[in-house]
Amino acid sequence: MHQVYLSIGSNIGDRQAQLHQAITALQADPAIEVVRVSSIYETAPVGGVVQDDFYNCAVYLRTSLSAAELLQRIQQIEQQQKRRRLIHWGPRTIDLDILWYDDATIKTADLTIPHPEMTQRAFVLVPLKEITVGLKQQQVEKLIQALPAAQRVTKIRDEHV
Ligand SMILES: Nc1ncnc2c1ncn2[C@@H]1O[C@H](COP(=O)(O)OP(=O)(O)OP(=O)(O)O)[C@@H](O)[C@H]1O
Ligand SMILES: Nc1nc2c(c(=O)[nH]1)N=C(CO)CN2
Repeated sequence: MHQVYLSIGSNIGDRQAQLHQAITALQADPAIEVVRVSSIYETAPVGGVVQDDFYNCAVYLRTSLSAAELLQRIQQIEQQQKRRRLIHWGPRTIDLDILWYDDATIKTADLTIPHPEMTQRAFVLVPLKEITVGLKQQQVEKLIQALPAAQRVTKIRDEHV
């Protein structure tokens, strides 16, 4: 079994329902065991596109899927939730990003792991800190302390599997 951390975000429609629907879809997959879900945070959009605030959370799961198979699965979930890619880093009903897959470093045309933007994103790191322990949590804490500027991240709801 592989140990995987995901970041999930939504800023279109009922954002909490969108996050919940994506997590439910992960739990429904027999090859995926969702072990821990962070609280939900309301977060200011990062990346320069003027858009509504996001809801973000982080998920720790175990899976027998390969990284490429997991990517396919999360893209199916995004399609089921009618994600439309119109503007890069623009609004989306749902977005699932693979942050870590075991301690692997992966670089293919479709997949880069660890996620290349995660170290710059409080909306990723703050939820991730909640669901990591030990050395991983210390690593995340250091990344949070090193973030360049204050990014608004406000806990709105505890969420635990
Ligand atoms: N670690 C990863 N997790 C998810 N998708 C990835 C990853 N690495 C590369 N990709 C690729 O990124 C492509 C674009 O993904 P997407 O449109 O969701 O980007 P984004 O979420 O808007 O931006 P960002 O990836 O910076 O958060 C996907 O089709 C996928 O092939
Ligand atoms: N607050 C916030 N900002 C973002 C997000 C996100 O999930 N939350 N996702 C992006 C592209 O993946 C770009 N900017």
